[in-house]
Amino acid sequence: MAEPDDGSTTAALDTLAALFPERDRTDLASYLSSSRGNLDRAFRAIEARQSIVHGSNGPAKRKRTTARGLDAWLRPAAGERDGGEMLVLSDSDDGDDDAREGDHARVKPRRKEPTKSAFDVLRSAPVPSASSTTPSSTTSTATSSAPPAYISLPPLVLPTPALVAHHTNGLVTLVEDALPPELAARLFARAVGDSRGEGLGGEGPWTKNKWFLVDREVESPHTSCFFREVPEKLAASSGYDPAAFDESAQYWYNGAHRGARAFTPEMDEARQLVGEFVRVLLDGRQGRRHELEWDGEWRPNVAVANCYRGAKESVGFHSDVLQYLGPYPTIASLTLGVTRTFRLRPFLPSSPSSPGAPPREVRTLDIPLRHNSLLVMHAGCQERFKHAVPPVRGGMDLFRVPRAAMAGLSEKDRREVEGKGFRERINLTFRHYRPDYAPLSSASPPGYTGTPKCACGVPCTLRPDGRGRARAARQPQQAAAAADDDDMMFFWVCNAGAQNEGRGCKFWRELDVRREARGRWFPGRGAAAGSEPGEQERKEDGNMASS
Ligand SMILES: O=C(O)CCC(=O)C(=O)O
Ligand SMILES: [Fe+2]
Repeated sequence: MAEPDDGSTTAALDTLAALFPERDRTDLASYLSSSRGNLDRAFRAIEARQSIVHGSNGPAKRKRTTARGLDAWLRPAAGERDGGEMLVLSDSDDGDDDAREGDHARVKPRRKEPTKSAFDVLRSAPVPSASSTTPSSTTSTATSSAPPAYISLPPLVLPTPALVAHHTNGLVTLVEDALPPELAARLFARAVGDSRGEGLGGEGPWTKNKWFLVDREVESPHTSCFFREVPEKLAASSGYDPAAFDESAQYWYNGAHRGARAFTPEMDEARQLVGEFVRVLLDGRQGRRHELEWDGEWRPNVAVANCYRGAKESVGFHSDVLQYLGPYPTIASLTLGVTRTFRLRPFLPSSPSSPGAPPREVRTLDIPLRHNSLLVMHAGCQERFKHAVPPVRGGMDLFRVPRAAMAGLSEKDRREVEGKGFRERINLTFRHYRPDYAPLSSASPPGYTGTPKCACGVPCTLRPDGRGRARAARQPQQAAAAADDDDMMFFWVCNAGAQNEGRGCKFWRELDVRREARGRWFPGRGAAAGSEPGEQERKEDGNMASS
């Protein structure tokens, strides 16, 4: 019997198709279905060429607990536990792959079986050549006789907040039904209009990002636009000077002059709620803050808005530019409209963690993002993962504004959306531009160095040493461990090539927060909120002694 697909079936089928390319997909789907969606079991059945036996047990069920918006997180009802959803399996004694690991309540233990699983097979697969990019294969970044740097595991679909938190080790928080439904609907309808150039401000449509990859011009297969707080309205306590803020907002993408728009009234409403929520989340992470992270108040003073119109529009793997966000940023990403998959892939280590140690396991994580969900990428997410929104293969459901949201809409807004199926997904990624990573301006505090410029005379971009290459070169015995601890190195690098037909210089300099007067040493700290020196800073001081 066909089971409804929440995305995990497709992912499991893709894995089986990669493992058994000679088999028909319908055939594989039958194995998967008769294995109650259990990839491991389906794999063993196919491998043993078992015939399909339809069991009497029902498929695993996911049971949703109450919907949780930002408000519910901020003010949880008495007795409610955080975590949103819980996995509950049916009468089967098999957990599915998602449910097996971790602390999800009411998951029965899995029966141990000595036979080889799909994962065992993948682990023991022969090492392909260094150039291999085949998914689900063991990969080496050195010669084929060297131990592999990492093992690529099959993708995992994470449909619930609890699974997202668990499998990202707390680096990502997912909140469903985040905004009041009426605000989400209004924001969606206006943003779709805005993206088409039909906004009230009379500005043009959102556009595609363009940049050079080596010497070839490429463009992103979706449109975007940049929104920011009006510089003059920046609160004095933000520590940001309006001229520097304005300049950083003009060059938000790969050094290109793209201009910025002021937040629309409904974006402003949303960002107030998102800001309040993220600040509460950050307060709860006190023991986990990074030394180089912004320790003042997180204010979403800018947002990148993305529109994916239809199944083919997408964004490729990248991590967000740190130039004005600084290291270890927090980014809050709001989804409106069509459900799309947000894909996370860890930075691939350039070498094994230490000589003789087993290769690291690398797994792609797929998070389906529904209308009105908020995904918070915490400090460390940009440094450890790349992210993408892949194109949709096969059919894509249109989005209809939920009936519950209609009641709160104005007559005009209701006419815009009623009875309509939308192909758009709108994404707003709220970010905090830091005053201690702002461009230099005449109002910058004395001693502050601003954004370094390379030999081409262009402001540099800031990159993490995500693959641990620089660290491996410096401390070979520790190799790629940088991804696991707080000692990530950051570099200012030439960004000119992205806009200059690939012609850049070789500028490359390690970030040195003390010399550059950032963080603890930022002279404008008095103006910025959260400036009291504390434990965090004393630690930072000690750590920076060598720099
Ligand atoms: O659309 C999304 O969810 C991701 C957008 C994104 O990665 C970005 O704006 O940098
Ligand atoms: Fe991004």
